[in-house]
Amino acid sequence: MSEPTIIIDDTTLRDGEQTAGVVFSRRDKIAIARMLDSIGVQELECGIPAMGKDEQSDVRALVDLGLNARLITWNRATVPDIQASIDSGVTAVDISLSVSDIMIRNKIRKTREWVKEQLKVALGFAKGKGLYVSVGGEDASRADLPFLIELMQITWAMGGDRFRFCDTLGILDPFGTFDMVRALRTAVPELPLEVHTHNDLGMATANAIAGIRAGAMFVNTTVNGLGERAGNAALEEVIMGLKHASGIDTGIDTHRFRELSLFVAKASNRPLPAWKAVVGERVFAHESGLHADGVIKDPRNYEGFDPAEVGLVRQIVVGKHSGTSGLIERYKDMGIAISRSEAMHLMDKVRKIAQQTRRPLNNNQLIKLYGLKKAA
Ligand SMILES: CC(=O)SCCNC(=O)CCNC(=O)[C@H](O)C(C)(C)COP(=O)(O)OP(=O)(O)OC[C@H]1O[C@@H](n2cnc3c(N)ncnc32)[C@H](O)[C@@H]1OP(=O)(O)O
Ligand SMILES: O=C(O)CCC(=O)C(=O)O
Repeated sequence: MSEPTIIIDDTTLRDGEQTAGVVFSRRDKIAIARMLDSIGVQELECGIPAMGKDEQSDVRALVDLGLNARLITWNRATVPDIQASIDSGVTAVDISLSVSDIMIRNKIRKTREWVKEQLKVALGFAKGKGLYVSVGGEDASRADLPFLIELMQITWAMGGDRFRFCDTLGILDPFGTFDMVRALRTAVPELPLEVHTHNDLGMATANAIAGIRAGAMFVNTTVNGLGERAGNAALEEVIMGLKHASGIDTGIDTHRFRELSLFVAKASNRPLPAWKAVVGERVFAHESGLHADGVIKDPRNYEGFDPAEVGLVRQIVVGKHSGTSGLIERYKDMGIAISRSEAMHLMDKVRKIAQQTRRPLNNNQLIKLYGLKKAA
């Protein structure tokens, strides 16, 4: 496992709150920020002071917590936006510019020249105020590569601290992400890169990891993958993916992931699907006979990592697809010892009940079944 070299910039409180309809209370923002800080997330993108006084007070309240994590805010490339961030007490800002021709033409209705000049104005102002600056390339994944390189060179020359490569619409795959990030990294190796990915095609986590493998040092995440439209790369997936698929240890304490996910699910009013990767209630539930048998013999047969690593517990579910090993184990958990032949006799009834109810069997049903069997 490698030394931690990756910085997690979690944007639950910015892009996460941009999920249509989601609003965090100040109390929830504080609790989320504290939890993220306590598990070792190094940076929190925590709001947009340009939105007005309430947002500024929220950001100020987060600053006043004195967390270890660096707090950074999102800003358009304008002096008033950056001034609002300064007034909120942060010392780090993301300065965002639309960088694809489609957005330059059709959204901000300007030109590439304007983008370069506005970058200089905003970055010059921010650096003059002593701020740490990430320059955000909105829609970078659809932008012209030489133009992105030019923007990165300006950023570096003017003392910008990093460049954020955004797959704003989530249109890349991991191979495309790797190629673009690698090309930027090679062209301007002195300027650290940040990757910001979206999940429109279900590839946000994979793309975030691809960006890191290509040389990005910073990665954006949100708890539960909240965020615009289909969301962002999920914190818990990126961390566990890096650890178990890529052999990269971020140093984040993962044991509170389930607790954190449940908290954010409640605060955002976006319930967590039972099958949600890494933190869903049922992602360590085993029903199928051969799987239950395998996992009882050695959990490593059917679990890529220990559920305790993310604050979950293994469950043996008895249902339509069960076999005798799983059934025996469930009874054992309830303090009832049954033999293999007893289990075989019960299996037919188990399948019938599961088929009729279209659900797994609960403890009461299993106890009743056992009682009937004893009485027979
Ligand atoms: C990809 C992302 O997620 S970027 C983050 C986006 N987040 C948000 O929009 C959430 C918070 N936003 C807000 O509260 C508001 O939109 C504000 C305060 C930022 C701006 O509000 P308003 O002034 O009312 O403008 P509105 O919301 O209509 O935004 C459009 C304006 O922003 C401009 N704009 C958009 N992006 C940028 C940018 N990166 N730099 C400078 N100007 C920009 C547009 O060109 C447009 O200006 P125009 O009216 O002169 O054409
Ligand atoms: O920082 C930026 O430029 C925009 C970040 C963002 O939320 C996005 O592009 O999806």
